[in-house]
Amino acid sequence: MATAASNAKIEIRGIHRVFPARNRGRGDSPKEFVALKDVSLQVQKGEFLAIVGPSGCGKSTLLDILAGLAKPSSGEIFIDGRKVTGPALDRGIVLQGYALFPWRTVRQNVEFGLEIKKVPKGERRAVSDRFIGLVGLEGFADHFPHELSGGMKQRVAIARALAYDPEVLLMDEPFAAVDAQTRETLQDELLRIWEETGKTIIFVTHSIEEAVFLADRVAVLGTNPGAVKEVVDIDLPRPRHNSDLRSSAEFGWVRHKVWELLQNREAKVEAPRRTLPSVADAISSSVEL
Ligand SMILES: Nc1ncnc2c1ncn2[C@@H]1O[C@H](COP(=O)(O)OP(=O)(O)OP(=O)(O)O)[C@@H](O)[C@H]1O
Repeated sequence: MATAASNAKIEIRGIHRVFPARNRGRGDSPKEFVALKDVSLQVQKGEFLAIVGPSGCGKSTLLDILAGLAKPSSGEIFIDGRKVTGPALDRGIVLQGYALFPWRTVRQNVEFGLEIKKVPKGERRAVSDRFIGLVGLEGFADHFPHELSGGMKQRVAIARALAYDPEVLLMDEPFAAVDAQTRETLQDELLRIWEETGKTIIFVTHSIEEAVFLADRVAVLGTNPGAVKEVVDIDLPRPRHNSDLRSSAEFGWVRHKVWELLQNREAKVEAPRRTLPSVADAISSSVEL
């Protein structure tokens, strides 16, 4: 039986994912489309890894495989040395578009995983109170999803994923559908929760700024086939939430470096800290992919 090669919390080893090509059999067109090619990454316990890359480079496919919702064509993933073979409660998943149960209240949504784990009712209530509070939704426990704003629904999804205490959180563009101000608030809250709970987080985003603000490391994926181009260490100070880090020159440089990698330019690893990027480049690097 395959075993993990490291003691990383998450070990992604040589993941390939191919899909049948749509135009299969016509002329010389290839029969297969390679969505992910030889993707290997290790994530340490308590680490925050962000994944960025152009549309179609396989970010969601990789997250689905990590979640156990899809299988790789080859390669393996280990969590705590155990091979991932399907979905499990050791991983909390926050996907795009909320995916709350519309017939359940906020509290019932948050308690869902606890019900599956057969946690007694009184205990469930205490846990849901804690996480509803943690995401700032006190007073909304008995509301249904249709009575909430997009940002509030997203907070419920985060509380639901956290409530059953998974050690790993997998988040796919969780803040994509909210306005810019709410997004910054949710980023701050996620960092606060992460520091409080010590989870290991893999976070997919189109926003370079979001990735740099949140993560310890940013994995930059290239496309066609989807593969890891480089993993960038984000050596910016913490705690970052409720700070003015986003407007610092240091932050601008790191963001610019990731942007250059995505533009297929060689990253300036030793960027001079006191010189700012050109206005055009700085604006480009803040744009979503
Ligand atoms: N079930 C499928 N069948 C065929 N092709 C698929 C399937 N799922 C994904 N793909 C293809 O695999 C590639 C990667 O898709 P994926 O959704 O993982 O990309 P992504 O990086 O998450 O994109 P985006 O940033 O736009 O969400 C795309 O070219 C997509 O068309």
